[in-house]
Amino acid sequence: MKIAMIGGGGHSKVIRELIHSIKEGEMIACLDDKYHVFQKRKDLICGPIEKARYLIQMYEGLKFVIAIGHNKTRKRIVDQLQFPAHYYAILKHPTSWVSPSAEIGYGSVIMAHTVINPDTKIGEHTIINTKSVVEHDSRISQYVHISPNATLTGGVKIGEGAHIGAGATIIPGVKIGKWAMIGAGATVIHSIPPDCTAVGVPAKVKKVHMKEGV
Ligand SMILES: CC(=O)SCCNC(=O)CCNC(=O)[C@H](O)C(C)(C)COP(=O)(O)OP(=O)(O)OC[C@H]1O[C@@H](n2cnc3c(N)ncnc32)[C@H](O)[C@@H]1OP(=O)(O)O
Repeated sequence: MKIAMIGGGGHSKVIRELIHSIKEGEMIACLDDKYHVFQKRKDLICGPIEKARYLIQMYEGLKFVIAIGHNKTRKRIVDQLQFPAHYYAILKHPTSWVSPSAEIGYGSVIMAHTVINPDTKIGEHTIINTKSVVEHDSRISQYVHISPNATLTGGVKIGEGAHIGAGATIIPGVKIGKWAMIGAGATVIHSIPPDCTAVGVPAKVKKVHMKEGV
């Protein structure tokens, strides 16, 4: 599978190694607006994001992945490109465990040493980051980021664009609102409303976001 990565920052380094770890994965391009010229550098094509359509003409069956950790930026690029959902790859690291009954949306990435248990649903363009756990019957929407070592216990619901900080724990049945930010190390024992930041043990709302988010 030929893959073009969009985004050339820190998160993209991990995605690049993930692509290399997949037997059928072949990374052919990295698009980022920091590249002003469309050119071949060593074994990789680099160029601005606007060249994505041109790449599709060059490589039949090419898949994309948005390799950017910031949820609103991933959404902005997906909205801008207007590609059909199946143009995006679903990437799973070979050391991850994904239940056969779990559903994963296009554009989502499942990093090393994660566990995704039965009857979970994960939306599009979501990141399940290193060593995190998504327990049975959980529902994770699109553009979510589950940071390294976070634990979602059974039947948890995560709204669109929410970011669960590193090492956070969410107890069974709790709901996290759209575009909420859960601080690193938080323990969430009550549902959290949309568009706010919640921190601590137990997690409490610390900030309510303005329209443009954090
Ligand atoms: C591979 C990767 O890197 S993936 C990315 C993983 N990223 C993360 O896990 C990031 C998690 N981010 C955090 O925890 C951040 O501290 C946030 C988002 C919760 C808050 O950030 P900001 O909005 O900038 O808030 P700020 O730093 O101003 O802190 C606001 C208050 O919350 C407190 N606070 C911030 N983070 C936490 C936290 N994780 N736990 C407890 N309290 C916290 C601060 O002490 C401060 O308290 P005060 O008002 O009493 O002084």
